[in-house]
Amino acid sequence: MRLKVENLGVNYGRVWGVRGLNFEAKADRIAIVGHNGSGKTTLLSVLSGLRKPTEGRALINGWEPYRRSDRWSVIRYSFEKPQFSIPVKVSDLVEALETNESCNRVDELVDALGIREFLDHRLDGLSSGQAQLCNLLTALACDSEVLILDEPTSHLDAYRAGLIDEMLSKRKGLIIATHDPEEGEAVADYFVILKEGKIVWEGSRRKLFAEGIYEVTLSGIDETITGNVEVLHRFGAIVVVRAEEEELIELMRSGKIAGFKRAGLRYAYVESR
Ligand SMILES: Nc1ncnc2c1ncn2[C@@H]1O[C@H](COP(=O)(O)OP(=O)(O)OP(=O)(O)O)[C@@H](O)[C@H]1O
Repeated sequence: MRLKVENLGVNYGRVWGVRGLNFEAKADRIAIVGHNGSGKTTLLSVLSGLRKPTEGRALINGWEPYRRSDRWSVIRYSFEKPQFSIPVKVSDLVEALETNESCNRVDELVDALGIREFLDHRLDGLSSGQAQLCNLLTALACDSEVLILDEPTSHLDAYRAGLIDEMLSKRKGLIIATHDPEEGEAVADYFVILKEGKIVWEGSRRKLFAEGIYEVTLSGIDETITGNVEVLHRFGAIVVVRAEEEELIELMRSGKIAGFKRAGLRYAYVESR
């Protein structure tokens, strides 16, 4: 997928949701990451064709989605707060998908996502997580050249969120917005970090993990890191550090730290705060 964003701006009256966005990415899966209110949903609403930019333009595979009347045959999107107001059962939705020619593996996904447990429930009475699973069932089962998902796993438990991320990591033409660094890293091969409607970092997976920065998990919550290690940020037992790998291996051998990995989005995110 080729995504090109040129001087893109969207305003809501006096407030700009995003402004002056420029980037070009060629990737199968792009993650738009950012703090609350940074403009992720605004950008996705343009990319899904729901909103025209106030200025500039966005092109997916060479076309502007908001100018294309047949975009629904190409783009499938799902927003964070799925709301089903129709009084039909989950089983009716499943049946409709099973008879739709562009959808497949519906039965298999109903089992994998745990939807079979609430097939008899009405769509307008589902919990947030159940509604999100139904939304994801449609997104995952049915073909589309481009799939746009806004915070796809925000209401799901860790196991189901992991299952979804595993499926998404095999998908092509995916654009996902998330504020979860773990999810972004699990799924995407290109990252755009937004802050207050502007891009503060963008680049490939390779670039993201290139810095000599690590995320360390302490063995105990009261543990402190000693030695030749510079602590950059601390989040409870997770600490972002600059260090030589050998030094961290030593700390692991001594039992002070439980493990470490190259820091990616968490570091880029914190640096852009
Ligand atoms: N309909 C609207 N009317 C006025 N301002 C809006 C509207 N929608 C978004 N905004 C503003 O635009 C900015 C970007 O909002 P947006 O929803 O795109 O952020 P986000 O990154 O998706 O946030 P979150 O992670 O909290 O969902 C925010 O300052 C928000 O208050």
